[in-house]
Amino acid sequence: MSASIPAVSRFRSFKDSPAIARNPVTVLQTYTEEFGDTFRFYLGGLKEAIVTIDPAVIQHVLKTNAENYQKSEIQVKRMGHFLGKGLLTTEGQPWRDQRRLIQKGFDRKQLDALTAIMQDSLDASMAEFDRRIQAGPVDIYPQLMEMTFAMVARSLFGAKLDRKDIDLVSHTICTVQEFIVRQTLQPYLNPWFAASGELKKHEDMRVSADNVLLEIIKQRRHQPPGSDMLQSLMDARYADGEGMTDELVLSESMQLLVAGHETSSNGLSWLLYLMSQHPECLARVREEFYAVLGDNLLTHGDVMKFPYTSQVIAEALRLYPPFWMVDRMAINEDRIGDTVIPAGAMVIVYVYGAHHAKSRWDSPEEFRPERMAKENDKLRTPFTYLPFGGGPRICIGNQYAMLQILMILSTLLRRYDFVLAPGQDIEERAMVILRPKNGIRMSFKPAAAVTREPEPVPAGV
Ligand code: HEM
Repeated sequence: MSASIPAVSRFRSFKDSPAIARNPVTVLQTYTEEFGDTFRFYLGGLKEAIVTIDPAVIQHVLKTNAENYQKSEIQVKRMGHFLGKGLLTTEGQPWRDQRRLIQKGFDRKQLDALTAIMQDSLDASMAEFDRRIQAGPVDIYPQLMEMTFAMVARSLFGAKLDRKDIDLVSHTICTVQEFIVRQTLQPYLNPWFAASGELKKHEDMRVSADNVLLEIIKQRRHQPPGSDMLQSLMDARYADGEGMTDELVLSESMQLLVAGHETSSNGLSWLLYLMSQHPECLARVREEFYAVLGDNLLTHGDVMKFPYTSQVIAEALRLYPPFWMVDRMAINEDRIGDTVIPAGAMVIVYVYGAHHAKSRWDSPEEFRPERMAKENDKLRTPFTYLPFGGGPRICIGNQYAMLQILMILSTLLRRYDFVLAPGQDIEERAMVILRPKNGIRMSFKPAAAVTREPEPVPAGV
């Protein structure tokens, strides 16, 4: 491996591996402080990985020479086994063709059309949420995950998608994803997974979920067109005029569900947590929603009308980036200044580290939405802030995610006030996504009681 990059010894990497399994971010932060912006360490004491928060290296890997860097083994091999070929698991020309086709599902016209479906889904979820919060504090993480999953699923397959089908697909994705993480972190168990029937059990689950969605796709071929993403996937054409097969539409939809199901909910959970700790910020965001929307629902056309709220969301995604890292594998040896990346090297773009770097951010641990004001964008070094990744494989769902976050936030804030339930340890745990380790429990009560309380009558009147 490259001698130009400082290394954490194999012994220390091995010694730290239980701590890394518990929460990689804590250990990687220490390494970054000790070894600098780019360093090497050994995953589980075995597999060498290059970790970087250096914006020049990140830009080179994700953008300038992106052709030389493939997605990692976990995405291509393990996820590919369960999810088939699709945007997350393909490379080169097949990926470019698919990206062009799927992009249409996220263009402005399509997002305008999706707003109604998203709102219907949100209304149904809010009715359920309303019922649950009556019983006392709730962990917002699973609540928001249910809300955002139903929204993405209905955006894909239409407003009429059955609750029971949504639950089946959601349960399958969560279970299979956890299994993939176990396969990756404990590769020595793979022969046992195969022999014990664990692997087959998860494959069967996937087949059941596939069959439900495939049936919907097949039926749609004979039905009037819908305004959902499924329609746009089915209508999209390659250069030769052909469209996607039903099976490809299925695996692309499944991959969109996987990529979109835990990300916005995660961002929203941390956002609500931060606002519960900063009441002045919460009040300002709520004021902005009332000023722009009054009591109206938010549509896609409104997304740009919330400058302060957008800063708050951006700052929450800086402190708690759902994708805390993005990994790649170098195809050929590469050089970025003095840094040599050997062929076959695993490169971890350490997004969390970049977002918390003292050399790039003033008081990086502090929540300061103002730093995300538009005028500061130009002053920031490129590739120091990358919650949605960067380069050609930048998140395809980022506009959708912003719409979804704003819709849910505007509804929640105008309906409720909320406080963090006492006696909790709010901790982050970096798995595939940066989750709240012990959840985030909050109590909700109608906002009217807080924001529209009558002014106290002055004494003597
Ligand atoms: C706050 C919410 C979200 C965040 C922070 C986020 C973040 C990211 C990041 C960092 C990547 C790049 C991964 C890489 O380069 O390896 C990515 C890719 C992707 N995201 Fe998102 N995402 C979010 C929401 C969504 C949603 C809602 C969807 C779909 C409905 C989605 C679909 C995708 C897809 C399909 C890719 C792969 C793109 C490709 O390889 O061409 N994301 N996302």
